Amino acid sequence: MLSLYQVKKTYLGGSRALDTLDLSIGPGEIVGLFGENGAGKTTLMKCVLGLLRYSGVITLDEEPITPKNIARLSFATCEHSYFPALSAAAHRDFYRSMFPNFREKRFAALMEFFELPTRKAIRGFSTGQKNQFEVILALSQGADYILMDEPFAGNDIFNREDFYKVLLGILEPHETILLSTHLVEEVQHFIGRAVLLHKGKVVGDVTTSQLEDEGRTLMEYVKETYRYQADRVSRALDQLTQEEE
Ligand SMILES: Nc1ncnc2c1ncn2[C@@H]1O[C@H](COP(=O)(O)OP(=O)(O)OP(=O)(O)O)[C@@H](O)[C@H]1O
Repeated sequence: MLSLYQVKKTYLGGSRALDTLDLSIGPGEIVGLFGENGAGKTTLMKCVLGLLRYSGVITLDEEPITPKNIARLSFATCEHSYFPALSAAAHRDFYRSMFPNFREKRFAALMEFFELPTRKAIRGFSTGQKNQFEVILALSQGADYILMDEPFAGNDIFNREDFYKVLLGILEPHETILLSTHLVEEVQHFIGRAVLLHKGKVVGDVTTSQLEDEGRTLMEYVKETYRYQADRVSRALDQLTQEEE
């Protein structure tokens, strides 16, 4: 169980990114993390990984996250964490030596699925291929809590949809995914739970089976939770044109 209790993060300069946030994610859950730009999704993940200082408590199976258990977490980030000058094969060798649970077969299968070259330096990959490789590493590390922050920015729709299907097929029951994305509709059949952030707080938390029982789509839930105003664009346009007159 990954647990965050009363987590607060304020960046230098006064911006409050996480505000007394409580969240627990159990083994085997596939959780979508949603929220507007600046809601705190990336900050939450970076606090979990110990990449940022925060106040409050974050634990993994009730233990603090330290170098002893950090390998149970992996991170696929659009900021990228691979070594640009190294090839995929060199990464595989490095990960194999660093992570005792490295999933060699999964690495090879995903490399094949995305048709990525093994011997080429990653810096020579396209943007989409770099993202794919980032995700492959996070899934192959042997972690049981896999954090993904907008992993497919720049990937085409076919690659993304196929990937979610493959992922559902390969994940083992204890593997947990926390996936931050703006592509609500695209991931609704992949996730089992949706957590909605707003200004650093959890403002919505629902399982997809709850939504099914209520006959609501994930998008409807998201819009209701954020009290989405469908006429927002037209009102903004009205205001702008009035200003010009
Ligand atoms: N390095 C930083 N220094 C100062 N403020 C920051 C920094 N990184 C993020 N912030 C601020 O913290 C808040 C949360 O940002 P964060 O990147 O976590 O949001 P997000 O939900 O991931 O957004 P997006 O969907 O745009 O990626 C925002 O107000 C942002 O401006």
